[in-house]
Amino acid sequence: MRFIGRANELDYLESSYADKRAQLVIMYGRRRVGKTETLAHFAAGKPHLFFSAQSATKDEQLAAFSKQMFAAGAPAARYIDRYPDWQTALSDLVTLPRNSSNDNGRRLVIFDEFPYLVKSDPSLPSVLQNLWDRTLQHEDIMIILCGSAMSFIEKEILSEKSPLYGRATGILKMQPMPYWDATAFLPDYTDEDKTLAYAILGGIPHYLLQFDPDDDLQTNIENRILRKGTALYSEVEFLMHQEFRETATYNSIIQAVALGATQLNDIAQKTLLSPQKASTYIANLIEVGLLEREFPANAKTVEFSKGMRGLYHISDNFFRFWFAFVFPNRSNLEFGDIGGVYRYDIEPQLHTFAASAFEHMCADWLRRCNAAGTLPFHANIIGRWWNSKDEIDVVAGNRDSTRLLLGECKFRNQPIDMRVLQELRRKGSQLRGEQRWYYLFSLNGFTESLRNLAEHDDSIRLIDMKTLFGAR
Ligand SMILES: Nc1ncnc2c1ncn2[C@@H]1O[C@H](COP(=O)(O)OP(=O)(O)OP(=O)(O)O)[C@@H](O)[C@H]1O
Repeated sequence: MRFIGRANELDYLESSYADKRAQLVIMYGRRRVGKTETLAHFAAGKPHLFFSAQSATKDEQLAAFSKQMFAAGAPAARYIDRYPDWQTALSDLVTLPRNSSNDNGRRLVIFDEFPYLVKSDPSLPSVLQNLWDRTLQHEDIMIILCGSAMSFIEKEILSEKSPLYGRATGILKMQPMPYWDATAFLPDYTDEDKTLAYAILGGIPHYLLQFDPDDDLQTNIENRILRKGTALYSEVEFLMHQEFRETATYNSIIQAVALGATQLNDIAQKTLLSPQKASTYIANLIEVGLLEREFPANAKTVEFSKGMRGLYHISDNFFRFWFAFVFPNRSNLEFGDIGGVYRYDIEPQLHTFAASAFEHMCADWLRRCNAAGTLPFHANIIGRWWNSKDEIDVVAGNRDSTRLLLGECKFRNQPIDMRVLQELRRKGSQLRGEQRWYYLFSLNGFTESLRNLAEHDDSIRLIDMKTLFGAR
């Protein structure tokens, strides 16, 4: 299997590794996002100890860790077969052989699924903190603590009350891959199908790997999502059971959001929960990276206005797809009516379904251009704007709100015409910004009159699929 993307994460890890000071890096992110694979890729070619914790008792974990330490060169003689506790085990990290090819003789130690270790021995963070303060912070060592239990890491490791608070030299929260890396899993797809696949699977490598790059999109949807017994068919239920106890309630909340409930009261009404209860469940879904709350950019200052009520969305593309098309069709799918569900439910709605993922892709494209310095100005904020009547797919503004970029994204069969530009100008007149640019993103190109206009007017930029997937 080819390793794809993750350039920023690897850059970050390499620069920590090259740093002269001791490093304690906390890495976390939702399940399946690619933490282990990225760490393995980073560690390859460097002497290292990679300990993948299991859900087990403290004694079992210590036994497994001791075995790896002794095999890696820690002196076993002092202990009969294993370390008696984490204090002695971690004290011995400094006895591991150094990396002789590296200037600073760095030792690299990775604890994958660290929360499992703390669960079986809650004193571990304070043991590590003590050792760090006394000895480890003066050693040539890089320790990475990795975990997928997001709430655990955020509450127990990174919060002020945690003994490890303030000791971490770096925190890396792994996000799903951006579309340009995610679609590299399906290199021979057309740009349109890449977009559809990204709208369905998102940037989670484990999901992207389920599709066969040699099969077309329809075959992949039918055989790898809609077919009972496949990993993706049962993934949502599997993950929900792993993360939550009251899965039925969580399911009903996500389904309510999938069906268009975007405000707390709507969600509470649809799920028959009190708003207080609903908001607790929603907070947990946000914590595990399944829901998000989006705020509109502010019309006056082009900042996100937290004061306004945000809208809830399903942040994970695959969960959106599953709740939109698999969950409501479960009884048909259980009877093997895959072709029917595809033809009558999915195919006619797929482009509409993909429209919001397409908007996110366009915003990410702008963010990448912004980082590369290829936008007409440096944007301080890039997001969506809406009020009670109008909505703009993507807006970007500079710090003092003098420059404004307004964008419209159309994932549909007709080319974008002049009316779309006129409508964008009208909606944009409600936002501040002396100098304005109009960015039109289109699946199927632009009418000739619009192309002629854009040729002579630098404030109008036409972005087609080739640009979105190619040049910045
Ligand atoms: N950058 C990548 N390129 C190619 N394949 C990848 C990449 N990242 C992850 N994968 C693959 O995706 C799958 C999930 O990745 P991985 O196990 O690293 O995720 P994780 O975040 O550690 O998951 P979990 O928290 O569920 O253990 C694996 O099959 C892995 O090989």
